[in-house]
Amino acid sequence: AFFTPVPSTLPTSLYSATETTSGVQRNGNFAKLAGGYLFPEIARRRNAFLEKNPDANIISLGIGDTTQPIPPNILKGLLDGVGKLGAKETYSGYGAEQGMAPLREQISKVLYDGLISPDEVFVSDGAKCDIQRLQNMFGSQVRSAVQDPSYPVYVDTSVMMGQTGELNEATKQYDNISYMECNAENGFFPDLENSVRADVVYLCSPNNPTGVAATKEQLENAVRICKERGSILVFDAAYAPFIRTPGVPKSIFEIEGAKDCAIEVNSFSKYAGFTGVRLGWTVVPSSLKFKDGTPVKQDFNRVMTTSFNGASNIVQAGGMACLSPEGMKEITELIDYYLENAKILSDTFTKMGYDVYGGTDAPYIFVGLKGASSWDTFSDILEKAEVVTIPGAGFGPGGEGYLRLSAFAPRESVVEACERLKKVFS
Ligand SMILES: Cc1ncc(COP(=O)(O)O)c(CN[C@@H](CCC[C@H](N)C(=O)O)C(=O)O)c1O
Repeated sequence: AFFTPVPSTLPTSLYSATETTSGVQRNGNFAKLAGGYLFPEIARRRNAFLEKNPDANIISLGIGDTTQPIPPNILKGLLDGVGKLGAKETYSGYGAEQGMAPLREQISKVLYDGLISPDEVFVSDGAKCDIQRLQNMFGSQVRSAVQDPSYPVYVDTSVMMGQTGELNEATKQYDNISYMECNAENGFFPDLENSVRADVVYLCSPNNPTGVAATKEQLENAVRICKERGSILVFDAAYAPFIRTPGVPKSIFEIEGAKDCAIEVNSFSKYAGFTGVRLGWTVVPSSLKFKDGTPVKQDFNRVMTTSFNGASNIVQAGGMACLSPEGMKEITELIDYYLENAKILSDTFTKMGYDVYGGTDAPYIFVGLKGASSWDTFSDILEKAEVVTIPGAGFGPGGEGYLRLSAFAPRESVVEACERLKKVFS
């Protein structure tokens, strides 16, 4: 036998098992999580509406999921990756957990212009997945700081890792997380100088949900403060290729000194149509060290080699095609398509007299609701216009009073949604 069976003489009460439960103690951190993860909740409400109104013609401006097909050169890369598996000479099995060397080199060269080296690039199955892996590496004894509102994964994984106390029902904030306010008054970028010190600071730019991209000066300030405080900055650049405003940094490593305090997570999801294909990467600079002097890269490498078997070889072939000159051109065309959608949405709400943020360097616009509740507005729009959006409050208490609309729907759906919204709101 592979294991020593539990001696039948042991009292079953030791395991306090019953007919309907196991005898295993639940991880108490999961009990702290308030409700379900945001995006399945949005899908649940959409499906519940559809069940009640089976003839509804719902348009989704909610979950930021790409809708345009993968362009020919990138698709050919994926197909070539599949083809290679069919011949003995080109077949490959388990690859390096850090990613294929040619892809790590191309990411370093094409996307970072050599600012970081290939051995600092860890290829993965996506930015969301790497955020959890980074949390596994940081463990439970760190204090995290997040922008408020922000992509919910930073907070939820901090809770799951046991870094936090309970959710404060009054403030909707977890104890031991620093919520750094982002609002219209501060240009949706936190006042780090006056925020409580945290060990790990999560910044996302271009930002989800606000769609606002941080300026070089704001990021220089963030790097300076993190270095002074000995904090590690986790910079989520999943939307960087959407940046069109000159001078706005696409990577934190464009900032002097960032290699001594920052990690960058990134992804092919949003601009290569890879949300379902699954390909991302994380840059951990060799110079970044924990308090005891251990290179952070050493521990992240341990997480990757122990808990991940590498991104799919097929998908990594697709990644190589993305980074070819033809692939980069196709990506630019996809991004231009989505940014045009964002402009149509932004103009529509501006003409209706709303304050609109984001949308020029990101595929999200963030609409100020003039004091209206974001969940009520979400429900109102779903009921009256059959359009799915995402309430700002879903991204944290700081998002209350705002609504996020994503620009990923097909053009004709975006135009149709705007016509419906004009009827509902004007
Ligand atoms: C700031 C940021 N970082 C990472 C990701 C996910 O990247 P990945 O695809 O894992 O490489 C996202 C994707 N967010 C979208 C998709 C959400 C719904 C998806 N099921 C999810 O949970 O990520 C959204 O906010 O609508 C993001 O905004």
